[in-house]
Amino acid sequence: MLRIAVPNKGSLADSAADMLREAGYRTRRDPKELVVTDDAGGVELFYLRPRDIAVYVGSGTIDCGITGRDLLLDSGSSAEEVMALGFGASTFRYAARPGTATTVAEIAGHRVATSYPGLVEKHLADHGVPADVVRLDGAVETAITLGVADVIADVVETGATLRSQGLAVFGDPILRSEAVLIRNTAADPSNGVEVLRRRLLGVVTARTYVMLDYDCPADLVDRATEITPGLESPTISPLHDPAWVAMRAMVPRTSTNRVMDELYDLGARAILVTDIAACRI
Ligand SMILES: Nc1ncnc2c1ncn2[C@@H]1O[C@H](COP(=O)(O)OP(=O)(O)OP(=O)(O)O)[C@@H](O)[C@H]1O
Ligand SMILES: O=P(O)(O)OC[C@H]1O[C@H](OP(=O)(O)OP(=O)(O)O)[C@H](O)[C@@H]1O
Ligand SMILES: [Mg+2]
Repeated sequence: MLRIAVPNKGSLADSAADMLREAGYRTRRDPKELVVTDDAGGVELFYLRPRDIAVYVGSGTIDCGITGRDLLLDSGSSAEEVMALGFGASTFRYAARPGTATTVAEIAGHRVATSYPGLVEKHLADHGVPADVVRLDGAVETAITLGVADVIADVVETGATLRSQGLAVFGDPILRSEAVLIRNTAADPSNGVEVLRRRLLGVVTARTYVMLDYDCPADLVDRATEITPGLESPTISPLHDPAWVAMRAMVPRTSTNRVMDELYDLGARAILVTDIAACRI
């Protein structure tokens, strides 16, 4: 049975549970449940702290898991990223009071507070910047106000927390993170992780694309195909009126309205959009 580590709380927990549920797995109903066995799905879910997930997966006691890319890299675990899951997006950045530093090089000699010391020490070393890293568990923005650090390195999503403390980001992002599926590199490939990957990819794709159906004048099929190439190629079906055909293609959700406008301008009509509930690509 495939052993999967799932975030038990924090920013990634709800979305990870939603995704596993959409992928057809049984998830916990009660937050007090720590392990859930899904016999039909052939998996055992272990609810763990997101920070610990890469450690368990790297050690091989658990085959794979869902965590943040930043947490994976911070842990130094040998677990590898299998795929990005399209939620929990954030950047990992340096920030300080305006006037403290504007580049990574200017961090030299300062104290940097973070709850991701592995990530930050490596980044500073890669850039040849000598600085003291102060390891804190959370609320690192306050470290500057309280005088234990001059610079922080932390997760930034909206930037509201930084602004509330009078801090501003500087330098390039250390990392762009999102939730990822990770696996133990030595795990037996026949243990079901490929089925999990395909199911999760199905959820990501179903969320990323919509299905577009429309009627198209038969002499405009080539031009319509350029607008909606689909994944392989659009489906074209005959209509009773030989001057028209029905066309069907998957379209990235974010370009739905632009594509509909282009098709309408071309002469397509009866343009319909539907959500994709699930898919295997
Ligand atoms: N606004 C956010 N705050 C914190 N982490 C976020 C945010 N948005 C996305 N994430 C991602 O969530 C993961 C951190 O989750 P984790 O549960 O460890 O911390 P948390 O959400 O801050 O929870 P807590 O601090 O309450 O334990 C990281 O991968 C991080 O990039
Ligand atoms: O850019 P924003 O949208 O403001 O989000 C980022 C903030 O949210 C998280 O803190 P959290 O609330 O989890 O508290 P913590 O620092 O104690 O973990 C994170 O550590 C940042 O402080
Ligand atoms: Mg937090």
